[in-house]
Amino acid sequence: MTETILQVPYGTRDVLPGEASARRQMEDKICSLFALWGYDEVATPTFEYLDTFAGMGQPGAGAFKFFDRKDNILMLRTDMTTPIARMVATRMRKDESVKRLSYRAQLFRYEEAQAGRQCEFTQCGIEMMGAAGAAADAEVIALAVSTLMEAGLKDFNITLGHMEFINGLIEAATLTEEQAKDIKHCLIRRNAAGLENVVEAAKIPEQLALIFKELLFLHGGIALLEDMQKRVLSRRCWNALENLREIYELAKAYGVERYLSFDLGLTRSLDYYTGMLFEGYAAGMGYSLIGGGRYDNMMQRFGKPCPATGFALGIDRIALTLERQGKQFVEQPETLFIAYGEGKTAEGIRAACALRKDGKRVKLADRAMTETEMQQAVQENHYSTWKYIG
Ligand SMILES: N[C@@H](Cc1c[nH]c[nH+]1)C(=O)O
Repeated sequence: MTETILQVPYGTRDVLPGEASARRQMEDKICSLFALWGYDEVATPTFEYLDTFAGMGQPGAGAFKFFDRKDNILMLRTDMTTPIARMVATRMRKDESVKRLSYRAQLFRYEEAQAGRQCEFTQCGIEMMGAAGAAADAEVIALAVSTLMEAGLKDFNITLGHMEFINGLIEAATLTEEQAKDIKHCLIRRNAAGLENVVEAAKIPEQLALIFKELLFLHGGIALLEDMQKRVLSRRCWNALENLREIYELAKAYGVERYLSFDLGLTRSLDYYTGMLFEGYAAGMGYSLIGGGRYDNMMQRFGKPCPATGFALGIDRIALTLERQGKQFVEQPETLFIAYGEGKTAEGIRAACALRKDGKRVKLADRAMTETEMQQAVQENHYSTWKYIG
């Protein structure tokens, strides 16, 4: 026997009975919530041409790539936002209305696997395409909060940032493309020392340099936006802060503001964001459970320029968080066990069929058995109810 025959590939895992159905139920609840908010479910292929993902700075080294018979390079999708943008720009090209779309999908990224980060993972998410204003972003954020609540999480926080704030600072400091890239890299890795080095080397005017150095620590409530509006001189940065304020005001109408705070140094490793962006964290968990934002430039790559905003949440991470927060994340459904004695197999089958028709979950014995054997099976399998046809 070869060594790998009994193993699953690196970064993947089996989901066993109980957990698989509990996950499915959670996904169903989340998808029903998306439907309630007017989002229509869509599906795209599990793999795409590499070209579809290229050019957005993705997929980088993280994609599983392979060839078709014509030597085209394909890749397992690393993200759902890009395929949905492709789909809308091609299959829904003529439709100018605002689109609200939702999905649940398996995604694949070559990652250093650890708890909550696997190479194959499940996302549920939504994309709103064709809406440019703060109201669309507020809806997306409010739905993100509702989704985390629907999933059963209580103690969580959503941090909001804005790409235009960061890009505005970079523009005001007249940084080279390379320097801008280095700064964003440090922000993604939350590397304050590295950021300071880049800023020192770039010879940025003092007042601006100070904001860059503070960027990773600019956390706070709504007052932070007002403070920063007084400090920044760039119109672009000021507008970004104003946009965040507007989104926050609308989020209040949804009653979700207590879950929101600001992190003006927030960036995401997906580099298509152009406006507000956000991540959601639960207490004690070191990674984001949900993330998203505005990406107004993506659709134009597919020939149909249009503003867009959305988010996705990681089902595996949510499941792990619930488990760590002490919630039982394994479903144990009520099951009726039907056993039958010698010569009573057909009767057993008929009884099981009738009960299933009434919506009962029934496990039927796989052979005739004595009552004592049935008692043993009941104990071993923890059946809550049983019936013997003797
Ligand atoms: N696709 C992003 C989430 C997102 C959806 N829309 C915008 N952003 C992710 O995988 O994190």
